[in-house]
Amino acid sequence: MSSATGGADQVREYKRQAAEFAAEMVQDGMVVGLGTGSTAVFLIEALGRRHREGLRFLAIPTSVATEKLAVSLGIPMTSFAEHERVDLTIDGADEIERGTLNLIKGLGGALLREKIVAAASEKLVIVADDSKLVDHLGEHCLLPVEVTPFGWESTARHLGRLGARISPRRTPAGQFFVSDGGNLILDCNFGAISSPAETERAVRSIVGVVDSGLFTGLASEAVTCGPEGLAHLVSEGSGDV
Ligand SMILES: O=C[C@H](O)[C@H](O)[C@H](O)COP(=O)(O)O
Repeated sequence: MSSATGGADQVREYKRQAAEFAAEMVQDGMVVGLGTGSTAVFLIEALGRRHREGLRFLAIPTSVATEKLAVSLGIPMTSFAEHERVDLTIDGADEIERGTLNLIKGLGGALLREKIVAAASEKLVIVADDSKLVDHLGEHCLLPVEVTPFGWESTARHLGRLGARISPRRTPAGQFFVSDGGNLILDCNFGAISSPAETERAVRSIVGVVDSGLFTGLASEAVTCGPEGLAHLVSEGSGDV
């Protein structure tokens, strides 16, 4: 096995451990938001096992891919037509700001549904390997912004005026990437973001922007895993565990 593969396997293992720890937070009778991405897959598999062992809960998925996997594992689904609030959402993230637990999400393109579910949740818990922890969002990762297909070039120019370099996301075949909501994603390079809430407000105020992958003030806890083992973090304002 090459060391690169060994490293990737190790990161997968960290993701699995973080997700399985968080899966234990689900209790009987809860409505649970199911996140999207490679870490969330471990969560959904763990919850599938817990459901088979008798845990009773209903799930709201944050993407078509998550819904397909959860249904295939027998997890019962519900929707916002039936439930106004979600008790607990567990989801991955691309970057997690140390202390605040502000996030960048959406590298997999699921940011809009993820944000709708997160905003309706009593509690949002993030699961990730600990390489996702950063001092400033945007240090390593581009900010995905979901925009309407109509007029996206104009929307991109407005985003550019906020100081970002913009690339429309494409599939490996060179087509525009289309989100589950039928929108386009513009990957925006803002560099390190000094005030995530301000940037989120400025980005969302542009006509044509549906939403951004900046999640500020939404996550209350994060479970991370790395060489030092598991860490259970609580956002500033709630105190450390
Ligand atoms: O659009 C994708 C989602 O925001 C994911 O939760 C995020 O990209 C993290 O994914 P992963 O667990 O695969 O790193």
